[in-house]
This record gives sequence, structure tokens and C-alpha cells, in this order.
Amino acid sequence: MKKITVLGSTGSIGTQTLDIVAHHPERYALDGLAAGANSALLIEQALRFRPKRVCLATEEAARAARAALPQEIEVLQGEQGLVELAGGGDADTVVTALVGSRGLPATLAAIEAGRDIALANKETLVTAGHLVMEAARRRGVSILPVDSEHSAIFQCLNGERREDVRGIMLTASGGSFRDRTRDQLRGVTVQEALSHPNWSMGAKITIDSATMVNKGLEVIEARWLFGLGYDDIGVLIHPESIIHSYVEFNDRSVIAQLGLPDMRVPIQYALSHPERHPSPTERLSLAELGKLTFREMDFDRYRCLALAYECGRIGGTATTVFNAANEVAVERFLRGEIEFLAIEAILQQAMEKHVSAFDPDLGTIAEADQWARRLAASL
Ligand SMILES: NC(=O)C1=CN([C@@H]2O[C@H](COP(=O)(O)OP(=O)(O)OC[C@H]3O[C@@H](n4cnc5c(N)ncnc54)[C@H](OP(=O)(O)O)[C@@H]3O)[C@@H](O)[C@H]2O)C=CC1
Ligand SMILES: CC(=O)[C@@H](O)[C@H](O)COP(=O)(O)O
Ligand SMILES: [Mn+2]
Repeated sequence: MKKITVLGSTGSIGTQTLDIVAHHPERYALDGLAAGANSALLIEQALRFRPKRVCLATEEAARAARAALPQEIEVLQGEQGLVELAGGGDADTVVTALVGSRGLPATLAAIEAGRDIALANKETLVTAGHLVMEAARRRGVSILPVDSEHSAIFQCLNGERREDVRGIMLTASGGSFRDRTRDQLRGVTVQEALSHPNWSMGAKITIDSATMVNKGLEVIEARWLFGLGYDDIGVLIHPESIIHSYVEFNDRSVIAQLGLPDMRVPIQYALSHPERHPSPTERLSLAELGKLTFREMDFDRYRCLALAYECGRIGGTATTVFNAANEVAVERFLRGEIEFLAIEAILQQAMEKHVSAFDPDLGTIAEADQWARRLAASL
């Protein structure tokens, strides 16, 4: 029986992880659950799956959980509670499914405690990839990708020698506005931006997908997960999201991973690796689909992706700043404070003003993150 802790259990990835756990009660049990303020759903999950401990971000939500849950389920609270939940208990794997760089301390705590990480929270790698990967190496823990593209690459690399890899290609749906020109992006609404063509996801990543920041974060995520240079990581628009990514080898062979757009497949693989178990998801029928289409990435149309590559190549705190400025800009767009195209403008300005610090420690990363947040809030 594999014991699992889910950070962000009430979100899109979190609820789908619990779906997988429910589908395989003989294989998986929950050790801990954490959420932000949604105490109602977390209580429901805790009563159903009976973890030993839960954590909520706000005091009010934690109070509600203490009142509703039996005494044997311990209720933790706040950032410190999250770190305790991730690093304590006896989970084999911690699924990092909360959103944003706030996931970093808990991810590091889980790694230090020797837990394997099923990593959805890509912002932690973008913010401090070198620290996360170095801690994982030192503690001998596996970082198993949940992100669909990285799960695809991970599967394609299975049994291959790294020196035989020529490069990887991450596929991108193109997001909510893929059929619009830049001019047509002026005045788009939050509602329009939130309607992703293929995936049902949390609000922040859905906006990231529309700006193509998501693919930028994924390029940086891939750099850390697979140890590749930025010249060897490409992005291709694939509107159907059936080919989740592919690897090209030196002999010109290309190995791709395909499947319907359903995150329960990569989530389950991150938990079952190296085994594969029956899945509660639909089968892919290429005959029914008939055709798959592709478009060259247009870096003038999707300038945020070009910016992400630039930050990645600079390295150090440049990616920390890119991520933090984006988190704030997306929150502001979702609140209706700024236009869609202002997200890109804020990222551009943050990058122009930032002087990257190299090989930053946690303190330097926290400073850069806070600096970028203040700047992005003021622009
Ligand atoms: N959704 C998807 O298909 C994919 C997502 N990812 C990545 O996975 C991560 C999660 O995305 P997604 O599931 O879409 O996001 P959601 O917004 O759906 O869920 C976010 C989760 O984080 C919790 N949370 C928010 N604030 C805090 C906090 N302060 N402390 C603890 N928990 C908190 C939320 O709790 P509450 O409900 O209480 O607010 C919720 O459980 C992101 O990094 C995203 O980029 C990667 C690939 C695909
Ligand atoms: C499901 C998943 O992994 C998302 O990160 C997805 O990639 C978003 O779709 P885009 O290809 O539009 O960014
Ligand atoms: Mn993805």
C-alpha cells in the first residue's frame, strides 16, 4: 500500500488525484491532505479518505475543519502547518498540486524527509529548480512529473541513454485565444480567457495557457527535470492536445506519448511508476479523431514564451522574477484590474528592471520573489 499526501487536494489536480486513489483502494491510501480556504470540500475528502492529518491555509478554515472532523484527524494550519504536513507523517509520495511558488517550502520539506515527489506545482521548479533538484539528488528521492508534457517526455525517455537524445518537443494547445491575432486580444474578458479548448484546469494555469506563459514555465520545468539546454527544448502548437510531447533521438527516431487530454493518466503514472495499472479514463481512438494538426510556434504572437526562454537562458533569479511577476499579474487580470495584454507588459518590465543573482540561495530567491511581486502590483 502506497501512502500519499496531497498538497492542494481541493483543486483540479488534487481532486483528480483523489479520483485515482478511490479507483485503486488496494494500492493507495491517503496520509495527509492540504488546501487553502475550501474547508467544506477538504472536510468531505477527509471524512471519505480518513488521512491522519490535514492542513488549511486560513485560521477560519482550520477552525471549521477542527469542528467537523473526528479527533483522530489532526488539523494543522498555515504555512508552517503545510511544511509540517509535507515533511512529517509517513507518506511515501507527496503530490504537490497547489498553485504558485508558495509550494516551494513544503516541497523542500517533503524532499528533506525523503518522500518521493509527484510534481504538478511547476512554479517551484521555475522559482528554485537548482535547489529542488539538488535536494532531491542529495536525499535520493524521485521527482516524478505530473505535468502532461513532462510525463510524456519521462515516458518517452524510459530505457533510453541521455547521450542519444537530440532534443525534446513540448506541445502546446495554443490556449483560449489560439485563433485570434494580437490585435484581437485587446479587451478580451476574463471569462473568455478562462475557457480552455481542451483541458479543465484551475484559473491560474488556464490564464497561463492563454498567454503561453504556461509553456514558458514548462520549458524551464523541462530544463530542470531532464537536464537539457534551452536550445534542445522546442515548443510546437498542437491544437488537439493528443500528442502530449515527444523526444527526437540522434538516429532521427521520434518517440511520442499520446492520450486523450485527461490528467488522471499522468497523475496515475506518477504514482504507479514504474508499473502501469488499469485507468478509469477513456480509450484513445485515432480512427475516430481522423487527423491531428500542428502549427509552428509564433514567438511574435506569443511574446511571453520568448520572454520565458530569455529568462531561462539568463538563469539565477531571472526565472524567479518571471514567475512571481506572472503570479501577481494573473491575479490582477482575474480581479479585473488589468487588461489581458498587460500581463505580458508587466513581465517585460519586470525582466528589464531585474538584475539576476546567480546560484541564489533560498533567502536570495525569497527577496527576488518579493521584489517582483511588489513591482508587478505597482505597474
Ligand atoms: N490543472 C491541471 O490540469 C494542471 C495543473 N498543473 C499545475 O498544478 C498546480 C495546481 O493546479 P490546479 O490544480 O489547476 O490549481 P487549482 O487552482 O485548481 O487548485 C489549487 C489548490 O491549491 C490550494 N491552495 C491555494 N492556496 C493555498 C495555500 N495557501 N496553502 C495550501 N493550499 C493552497 C487550493 O485550495 P482551495 O481550494 O482551498 O483554494 C487548491 O486545492 C499548478 O502549479 C499548475 O500549474 C500542471 C498541469 C496540469
Ligand atoms: C494539462 C497540462 O499539462 C497543462 O499544463 C496543459 O499543458 C495546458 O495546456 P496548454 O498546452 O494550452 O498550455
Ligand atoms: Mn502542461
